[in-house]
Amino acid sequence: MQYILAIDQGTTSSRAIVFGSDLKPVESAQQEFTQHFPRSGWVEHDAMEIWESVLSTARAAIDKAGITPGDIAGIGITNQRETTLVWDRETGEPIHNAIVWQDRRSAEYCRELREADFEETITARTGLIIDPYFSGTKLRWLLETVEGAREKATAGKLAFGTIDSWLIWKLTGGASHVTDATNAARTMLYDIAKGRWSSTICDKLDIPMEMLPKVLDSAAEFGTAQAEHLGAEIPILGVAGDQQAATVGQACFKPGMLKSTYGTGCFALLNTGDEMVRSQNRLLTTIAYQLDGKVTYALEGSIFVAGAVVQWLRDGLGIIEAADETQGLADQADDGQDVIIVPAFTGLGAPYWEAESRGAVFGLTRSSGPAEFARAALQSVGFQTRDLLEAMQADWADDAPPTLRVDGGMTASDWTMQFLADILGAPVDRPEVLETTALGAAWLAGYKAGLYPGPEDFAKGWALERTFEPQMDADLREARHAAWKRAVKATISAT
Ligand SMILES: Nc1ncnc2c1ncn2[C@@H]1O[C@H](COP(=O)(O)OP(=O)(O)O)[C@@H](O)[C@H]1O
Ligand SMILES: O=P(O)(O)OC[C@H](O)CO
Repeated sequence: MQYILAIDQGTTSSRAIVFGSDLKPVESAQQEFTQHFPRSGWVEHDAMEIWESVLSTARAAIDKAGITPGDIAGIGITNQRETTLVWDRETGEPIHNAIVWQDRRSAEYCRELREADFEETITARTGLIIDPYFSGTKLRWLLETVEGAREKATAGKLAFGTIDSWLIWKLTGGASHVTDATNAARTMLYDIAKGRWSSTICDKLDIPMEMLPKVLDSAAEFGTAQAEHLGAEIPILGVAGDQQAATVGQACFKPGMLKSTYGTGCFALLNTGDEMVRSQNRLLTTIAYQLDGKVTYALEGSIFVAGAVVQWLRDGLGIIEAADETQGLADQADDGQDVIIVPAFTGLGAPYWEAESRGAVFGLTRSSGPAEFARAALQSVGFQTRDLLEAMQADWADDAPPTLRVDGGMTASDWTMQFLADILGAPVDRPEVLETTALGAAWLAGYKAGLYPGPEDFAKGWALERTFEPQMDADLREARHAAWKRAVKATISAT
C-alpha cells in the first residue's frame, strides 16, 4: 500500500492525482465540466456530470500511473465549498442541479434575515456573516421551490450535502452520508465552537435536521469506495474543503501562517490556532482543519472572482484564447491609461459583502483595447487581495504581517504575482508544488492511513520555488490602490 488518490473537485474542473509514499505526484487527470447560468447571478452544476467527471479522472489517473488499485491506501477528497445539493436517499437522484457557491439567488432572503436581526445569532455560532454564498439559504431555496421537497425532507427521505458528501455517498454506494468539519463550517448551519449542527439556525431557516450529514474530523474513516468504481475497495480517509486543504497543503500549521489560493475565486486563510478570532472587518471565522478531534481555526477572506475574470476575457469578451495569453497582453498595455475592472460579476465578497453589486469598468478611452482589459483583469486580483489582507492585519494586529504563500491555477502567471507583490508592498512566496489543494487532501488521507508523517515533518517538505519582491514605488502603489477603492465605491453605489 504505497499510494494515495487525491480527488480535487473544483468549481470549473475535476482533478485526480495519484501521490506516492514520498508525497510526490505520480500521475494526474483533469476534466472541465459545464457551468450553467440560468439567470443573472445564478450558477448551477449538474451533480451527475460532476460525479462522472470525478470517476473518469480518478480512473484515468490510476491507469496513467500504471498502478494496481489495491495498492492505494486511501482516498483524499477536497472540493469546491458551499455548493449545495439535495438528493433522494432511495433513488440516489439529485432533486435539482447543485446550486454553486457563486450563486446569488437567495440574496433577498438573506436581506430578510438581516432585517430580522438574525446576523448576530448566525455570526456567533457559525463565524460567518449572512450571505447567499453559504449553503444554508441555498438549501432553504431548494426546499421552498422544488415540489414536494419539504415533505420528503421532513420524512427523512432527502439528503443534503456539499460536494464532498455527494462524492462519498456515490463512491460508497449510499452507505455513508458524512462530511468533515471544514465543509460543515461553510453551510451557515454549523456551530463551530460547539462542533455540531445548530438547531437554532436550522429552526429559523426551516431546515429539517434529518437531512444533514454526520460531521467527522478531516482525517477520519468516511466510508469505503466500492470496487466497481475504482477497481478495488479503497477507504476514504481524508476530506476538507478546497481552501482548507490548500492551507494544509501549504503547511500553514502554525498560528499566523497565511495562504492565498487563486482559482476561480481567491481565498486567503490565516491560521489562528485554537483561537476563534472574531473579525471587526467583515472577514469570516472558520475551521482550518480538525485533526484528532482538535479544531484549528482560521480567519478567511473570500473573493468570488479571481481566475474567473480571465475566463471572462476568454469566454465573455473573446479577446484571448487561453488564460496564459493575458500576461503578454498586459505587458503591451498603455501606461497612460488607468482602466480598472471591478469584477463583481456575482456580487462582492470580503470585506464588502455586496451580494447585489455587479461588475463595472472605469477609465475607458477611445484607445482602450484588449491589452488594457487584460492588465485591468489581472490587476483586479491584486487589488482585491490587498483589501483582504488589510482587513486581516487589522484583526490580527499584534503580529508582524505574515508572508503570503500563494497557490492555485492563476499563480502560474508571473505578471499577476509580481503585481500582487507590488500592490501589497510585501513579498509573495510561490511554492514548488502549485497543486497544494490536492496535496493537502492527499496528506490528510495518507496521515490517517499511517503512510505520511505528522504535521511537523510534512511541513519540512514545503519548498519555495520563487519569491516575488515588491518593486513598485510606494507613492504609485498608494495612488493605484486609492483609485481602486474609488472604483469599488462607485460600483457599490451604482447597485
Ligand atoms: N497563466 C494564467 N494566467 C492567468 N490566469 C490563469 C492562468 N492559468 C490559469 N489561470 C486561471 O486560473 C483558474 C484555474 O485555476 P484552478 O486552480 O484550476 O481553479 P478551480 O479550482 O477554481 O477550477 C482559471 O480561472 C484560469 O482562468
Ligand atoms: O473551486 P475553487 O478553487 O475556486 O474554490 C471554490 C471555493 O471553495 C468556494 O468557497
